[in-house]
Amino acid sequence: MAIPNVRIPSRQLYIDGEWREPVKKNRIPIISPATEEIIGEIPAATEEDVDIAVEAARRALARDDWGSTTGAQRAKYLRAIAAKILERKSELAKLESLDCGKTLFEAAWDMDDVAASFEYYADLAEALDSKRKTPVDLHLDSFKTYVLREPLGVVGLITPWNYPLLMATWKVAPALAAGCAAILKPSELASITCLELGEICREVGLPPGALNILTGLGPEAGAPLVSHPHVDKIAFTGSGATGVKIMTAAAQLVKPVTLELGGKSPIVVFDDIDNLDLAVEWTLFGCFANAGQVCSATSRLILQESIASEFLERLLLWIKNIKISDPLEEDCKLGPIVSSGQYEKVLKFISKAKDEGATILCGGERPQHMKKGYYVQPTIITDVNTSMEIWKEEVFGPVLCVKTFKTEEEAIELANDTKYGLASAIMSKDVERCERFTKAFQTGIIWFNCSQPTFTQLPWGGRKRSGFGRDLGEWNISKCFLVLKWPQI
Ligand SMILES: NC(=O)C1=CN([C@@H]2O[C@H](COP(=O)(O)OP(=O)(O)OC[C@H]3O[C@@H](n4cnc5c(N)ncnc54)[C@H](O)[C@@H]3O)[C@@H](O)[C@H]2O)C=CC1
Ligand SMILES: C[N+](C)(C)CCCC(=O)O
Ligand code: NA
Repeated sequence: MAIPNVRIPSRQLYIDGEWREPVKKNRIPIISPATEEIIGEIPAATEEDVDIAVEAARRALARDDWGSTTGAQRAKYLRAIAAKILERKSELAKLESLDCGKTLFEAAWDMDDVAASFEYYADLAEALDSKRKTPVDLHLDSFKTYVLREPLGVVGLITPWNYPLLMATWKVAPALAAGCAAILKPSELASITCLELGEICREVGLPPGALNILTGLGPEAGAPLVSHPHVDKIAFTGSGATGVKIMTAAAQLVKPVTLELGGKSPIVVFDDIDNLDLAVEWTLFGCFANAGQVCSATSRLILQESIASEFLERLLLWIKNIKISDPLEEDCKLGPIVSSGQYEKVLKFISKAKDEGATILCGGERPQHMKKGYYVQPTIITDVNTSMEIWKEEVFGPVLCVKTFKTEEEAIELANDTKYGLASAIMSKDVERCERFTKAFQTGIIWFNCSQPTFTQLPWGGRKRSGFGRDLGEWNISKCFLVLKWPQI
């Protein structure tokens, strides 16, 4: 087994530019998903700490060193953060891999994406300065008017464990770019790198209170943030059930929320593809990357009947090449599931599918050679019908379910047969058909002949029960004020 040569820093909550012990002094153990051992601990914030952090954030907005900055000044901080991330890239990647079990290769990739996101939002912060005050010509002598773009205020950012630092960055970077003060509540299952972001902010001299990081449990640290009267907006990525709780609590204060709630995304493969192996590779990547713990995972394979048996045969051949090992080991392709709870949940989905009459074509168990850790074999399930749980519910593990179709209409119906609407993919060489699917797919993200590529410049978010609002791209975090002048008085 690989021995990680990395020390897990012991941190407190990051509040008002300082490390601060939680008021109740509670801590949560960090459990390695690869070894099931306790490898450290994180501070556990409660309502009392949320109050202190919200105060610090409000003070930051009221102070000139944050509240009166230009976008160009904020961009300097964002670029300095990006540089530090790259400087510490290999260490941060190891920490992330230790914490959530993703392969070291994927973790390093994520750190590049993190740095690139901070750089991108630095560009947008600079561009914001010329857009801050936009005159609107009313073609009238009497009225003069302009529209102001201002930061929203204090924003609460609640994020999941599957891409710990990247999902935090998708929300932190635009919030800071817009000039908001932010409170980040990462997942209790993977908070190490988010706490290191606090250290990086301290090192680059980000003004105190501009970003506060409260680790802790959802109901104890996340819920008080949502129902705090001085938090102006909540941006959330995570499960549908928690999303509903957050929206319900926020509604009591008429507080805006954006929700990114995962999905059960389809990948539709037509028989006209020339390169079967490439399609197989995208199918595997689309469902098994990050051990399937991806909100946009294309976990429903919808396969044209005429190529079904050949395609499945190739899938089975390729799947043998997926190396399952400690995620820090070189060439590891599939690491463990994040936690024992999530591991049990994935195995339960598989056994329920069996009970309901589906066939486990491959996998379905823990790999024999892994004695410890929350590992699940890459699993393909066939003989699925649309009333089965495995077809309907998000597994968040390495589990692909398969259905076949004859006609394009049938494929569309199966693709949209879900309450979710985050992403979808189509594999076909017929360009016109692909275009037809852009209209047919009821999702926020559509991939042609690939699955999962994501770019910071492009909006990311869902339709239907996958939520609303968009991460990435031009943020929706600043708000407009209208100023209308009547000059003669
Ligand atoms: N869409 C996505 O990217 C993700 C989806 N999931 C799905 O969610 C399932 C459960 O995973 P969890 O880690 O329990 O997800 P979760 O949705 O409960 O956790 C996400 C974040 O919300 C916080 N949270 C939990 N309860 C809260 C509350 N009442 N108020 C405010 N914040 C709260 C958590 O502490 C964490 O920071 C997974 O099995 C998976 O299906 C999980 C993670 C990411
Ligand atoms: C597209 N990807 C894989 C980089 C990130 C997906 C985000 C998510 O799972 O919430
Ligand atoms: Na962890």
